[in-house]
Amino acid sequence: MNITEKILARASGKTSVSPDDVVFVNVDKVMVHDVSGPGVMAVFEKLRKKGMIIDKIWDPERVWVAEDHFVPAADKISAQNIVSLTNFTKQFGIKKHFKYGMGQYGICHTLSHEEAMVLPGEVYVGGDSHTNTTGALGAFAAGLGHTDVAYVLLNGKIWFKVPETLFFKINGKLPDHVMAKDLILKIIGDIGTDGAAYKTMQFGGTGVSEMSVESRLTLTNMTTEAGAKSGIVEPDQKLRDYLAARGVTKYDEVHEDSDAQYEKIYEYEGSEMEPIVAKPFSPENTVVARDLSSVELDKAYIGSCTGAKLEDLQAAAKILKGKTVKIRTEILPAAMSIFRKAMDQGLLKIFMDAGVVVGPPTCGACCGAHMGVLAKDEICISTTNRNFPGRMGHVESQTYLASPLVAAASAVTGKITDPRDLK
Ligand SMILES: CC(C)[C@H](C(=O)O)[C@@H](O)C(=O)O
Ligand code: SF4
Repeated sequence: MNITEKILARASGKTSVSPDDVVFVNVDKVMVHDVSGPGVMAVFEKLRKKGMIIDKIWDPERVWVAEDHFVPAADKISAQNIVSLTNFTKQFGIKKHFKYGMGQYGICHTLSHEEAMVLPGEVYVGGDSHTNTTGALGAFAAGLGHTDVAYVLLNGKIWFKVPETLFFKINGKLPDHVMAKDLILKIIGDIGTDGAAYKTMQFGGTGVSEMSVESRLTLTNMTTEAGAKSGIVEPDQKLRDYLAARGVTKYDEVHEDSDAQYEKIYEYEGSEMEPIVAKPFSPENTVVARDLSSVELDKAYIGSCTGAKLEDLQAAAKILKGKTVKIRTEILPAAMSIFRKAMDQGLLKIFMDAGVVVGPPTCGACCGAHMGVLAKDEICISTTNRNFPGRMGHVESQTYLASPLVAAASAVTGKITDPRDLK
């Protein structure tokens, strides 16, 4: 069995499972946020109207809540949603509620690794499509809809069809001007946005073992954009060190068998990778950044669960040091812990000296919610993960997806720029 099959077998109490088997698994952790939380509450209300008594959930210790999409409250509705969410966690005794404006809050998928909310070998589900991100910690991590999350909250279990696994073998280290973002955009460009529909995308090879945990998280985050059920990387010493730095050393790692099977193996030569950009209006619409050097921009956005981890900010700072941005540029660290490290490392000063606006951790403009959404015809380069029509604002705005290096270099020139071409 491969790692995904082994985790699902263990969680369903079976000695072995195969792709397409339907298993009923015990869930280890569940997450809801300020959009999916109210959605799940609405499901509970519906069930109550049908006469069901819901006065407790399965295990409040295994549930955690993040306020991230509409914080700081964007309008009256989102302000009310935060209040409802707080009542919800109080009612059910959920203690791990990361509140905006209090302590280590941040984007849910960033908290999952920064605060070590999920551990290797676990089955983790969340009310958000990018829950896949956390598979980089060697867990089975998948997003669910409101009804399924409600079911898990009440029963602690859920069914899955065991996915087929596509294995992406990366040979050799990525060059300095290339980031994990370029690699995953290249992969999505190759297989398409339905290329991994209901499958697991597993990443391995020397290119991945050489990669930081944060880079691996960028790969798994965007498996959602290829339609994948989950994304995963096998645990190794780098992951153990990452978790130990967060005070966690006890967990039950799962490793695959030496004769693990995959539906298909794709190979990429890491050293041959180039900066890649996805043009509007799909993450699969990829070209090399240099082919877009005539595209004039209105805005650069460095934020989101995909593109505002510490190393993303460090990459942006490497480019922006001593430079001035030519277009509106925002940098929103993905969590408070990262914001603090960026401050301690002097990155915020570099950004502000370059004329960048630094904002609080939030999903913000990534999903067109607030905090700098785009006007009609505006063109943005963004480190986020989606660029569908209207994703970051007006339905006739345009988003180009790129790595933090490309986004920062483009902020300096005002045009899409390969970091190698920045003078
Ligand atoms: C709002 C939320 C449910 C949504 C998701 O599920 O992914 C958002 O995070 C996104 O990235 O589009
Ligand atoms: S940052 Fe963007 S992609 Fe990530 S959870 Fe928030 S809205 Fe979704």
